[in-house]
Amino acid sequence: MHQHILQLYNSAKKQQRLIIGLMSGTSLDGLDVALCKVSGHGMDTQIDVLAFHTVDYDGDYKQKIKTVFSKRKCDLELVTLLHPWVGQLHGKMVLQCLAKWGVDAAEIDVIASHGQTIYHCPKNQHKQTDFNHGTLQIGDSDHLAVTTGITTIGDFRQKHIAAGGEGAPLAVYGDYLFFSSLTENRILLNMGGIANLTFLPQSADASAVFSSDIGPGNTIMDAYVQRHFAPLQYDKDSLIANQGQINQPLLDELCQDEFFYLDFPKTTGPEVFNLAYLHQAQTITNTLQLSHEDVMATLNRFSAMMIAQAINQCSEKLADVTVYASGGGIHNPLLMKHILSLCPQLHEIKNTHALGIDPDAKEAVLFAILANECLAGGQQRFGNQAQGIPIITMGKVSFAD
Ligand SMILES: Nc1ncnc2c1ncn2[C@@H]1O[C@H](COP(=O)(O)OP(=O)(O)OP(=O)(O)O)[C@@H](O)[C@H]1O
Ligand SMILES: CC(=O)N[C@H]1[C@@H]2OC[C@@H](O2)[C@@H](O)[C@@H]1O[C@H](C)C(=O)O
Repeated sequence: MHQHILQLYNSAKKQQRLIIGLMSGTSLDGLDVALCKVSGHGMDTQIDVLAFHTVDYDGDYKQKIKTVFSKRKCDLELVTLLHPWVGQLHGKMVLQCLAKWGVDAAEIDVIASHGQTIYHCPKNQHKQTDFNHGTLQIGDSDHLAVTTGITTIGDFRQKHIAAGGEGAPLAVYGDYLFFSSLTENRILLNMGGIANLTFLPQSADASAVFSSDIGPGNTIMDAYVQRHFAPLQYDKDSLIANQGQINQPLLDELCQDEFFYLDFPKTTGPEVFNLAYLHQAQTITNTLQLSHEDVMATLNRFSAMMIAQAINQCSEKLADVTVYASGGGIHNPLLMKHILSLCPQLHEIKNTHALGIDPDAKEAVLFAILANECLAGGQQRFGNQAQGIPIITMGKVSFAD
């Protein structure tokens, strides 16, 4: 047997494994690195997040990625160069974190790497009859594995598409295995660049679970701040939006995209919800002269309305539901206030701290759970084909040499 297969086999047999979950999302703010002690698998998965850190991206990284990020047309040579470059950089960032935490790379069983999505195009978006859904993550795992010396499991999304899904959201797998409850209906709401949710019925009945992207979380607000308030990267603590007034015609127009009229499950990205989308809505409503603060107030309300609409849609037939939020949007007080005011059935919006997971670390932890299933799971497999959640094992294994 190859020594790498033997090492994987031994990791799979362990009572507890150390898995580093990595997520680099659509916000391009940094690489989320979660050091997780994982035991069990399936519904018996136990996670202890031993350390978490976001390694901020510098201006150079952001500039390089933005050259190709969510662009229909871009320099293919640059994409080819970025694929290994991002993998190596993520590897170096993992090593930085390990040094900071005083953890030896040899102690880590595997890295679970999401990579960097540079383009996502479900059928509802590309509308080309010859093609299925598509999604592309760069930052190849071979480069992480060689850079760190740690076996790396990556490229999780292709299997989802191959088996009938849209390549996202994948959070539902970890949400079901780790956050299902027999005592309450739960909505796990993540508000990153794009917002998404998972509905977990109190019964934990897999056939009633569903998950979907909702629309923009922070993505258009971030892009607008970066364009008009540079060097600010986002509307910290809603300071800008709080100074503006909501413009109703613009808000109404922003809510008109066909995506919002599609049933769950559906996925989207900054390929659709971007500054061009805003500009078109401002042109149609003759609001191009609005102050930047008014635009930000309107964008904030827009994200909140679509998020609240999705929560209300999930919960309309339920006596009770508890929402657990995660992602950077929880730090935007105006967004949170709007969502709560638009969901009259909710008394509060909790965050995943209440369930034992740091809300900023949640997506990175999710990939650690997916890698754990790839390695040690397989006995109790979760899915709900009717809801676009195929029963699959995700991830490709890269060895260090
Ligand atoms: N103090 C704050 N005030 C307002 N917004 C904040 C604050 N802190 C973080 N954010 C928002 O959270 C964003 C980062 O969120 P997160 O890291 O969850 O996104 P992501 O993982 O890249 O996105 P996705 O889940 O779509 O892939 C920032 O770009 C910003 O918009
Ligand atoms: C293609 C892609 O990277 N999609 C991301 C993005 O960011 C949020 C939302 O859109 C979600 O569908 C997904 O990420 C999370 C981790 C997911 O798959 O659950």
